[in-house]
Amino acid sequence: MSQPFLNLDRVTKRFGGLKAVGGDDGLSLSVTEGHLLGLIGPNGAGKSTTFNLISGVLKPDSGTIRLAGAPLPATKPDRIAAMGIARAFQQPRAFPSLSVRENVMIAPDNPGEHIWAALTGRWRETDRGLADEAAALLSVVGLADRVDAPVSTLSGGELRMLEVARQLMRHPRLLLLDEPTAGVDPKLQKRLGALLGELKQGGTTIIIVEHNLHFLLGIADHVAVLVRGELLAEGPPDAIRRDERVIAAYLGANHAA
Ligand SMILES: Nc1ncnc2c1ncn2[C@@H]1O[C@H](COP(=O)(O)OP(=O)(O)OP(=O)(O)O)[C@@H](O)[C@H]1O
Repeated sequence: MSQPFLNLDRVTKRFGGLKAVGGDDGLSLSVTEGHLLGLIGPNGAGKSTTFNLISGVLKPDSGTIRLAGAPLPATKPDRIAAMGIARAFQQPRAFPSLSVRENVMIAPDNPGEHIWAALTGRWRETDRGLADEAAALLSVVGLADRVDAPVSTLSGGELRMLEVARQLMRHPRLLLLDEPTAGVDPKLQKRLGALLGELKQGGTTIIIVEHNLHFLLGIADHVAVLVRGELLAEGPPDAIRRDERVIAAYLGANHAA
């Protein structure tokens, strides 16, 4: 059996004494390389906090998070990003006046010179490879016909797909997706599902927080159910669908599953 690529070992996080992640023993969770983990649970379950801990926005009160065996440096988002972890936010941090393609070209950890080039319109001939890669990624996420459009003209669903393309431009080893299907039409959702399958085949590890259970349970290898910061259940999608505790605590209210 392959070793876990990402491992949370007895991780806890509290806000003002209130437990957000991890019970008495902390939250322990693993993801295998090239697998897709679905993180689900009711509002306030601790899903976003877990993402914030993995991406280094928050520091665990206790416990360790490891990537390929190496402990992640807490509250060092830039260093964690450089280790190959990319997070696609619900609201992309895009430049509205730049084109869709340029926003992908200046993906977060590209050198500042690319941002300068985009803002002044002075891309160099040598940036062509970057432009071609951005266009290819945009085609993959279903935005081929929006490549040269200003970002301000995109719909909410298209913005989500742009954010996915922006993060993929960084060739992450671990991709965190925060509710990627919200506001995305069924055609683009289908494309996203196929893309995630291809990324996994290429070895990318993916964690998705998603309320759209029909989508998530169709693509996940493994599902973890959080309730009040604790792991209620984990397992393959079929086992999660049938788990009486999960149905009572969460799925009962989500008939889409
Ligand atoms: N910065 C913060 N300060 C104080 N409390 C917080 C903070 N962030 C989260 N919490 C609390 O931690 C708990 C877990 O919140 P979190 O946002 O992680 O849940 P979630 O599962 O992502 O919920 P949702 O599905 O609504 O996004 C909640 O009780 C929330 O109110």
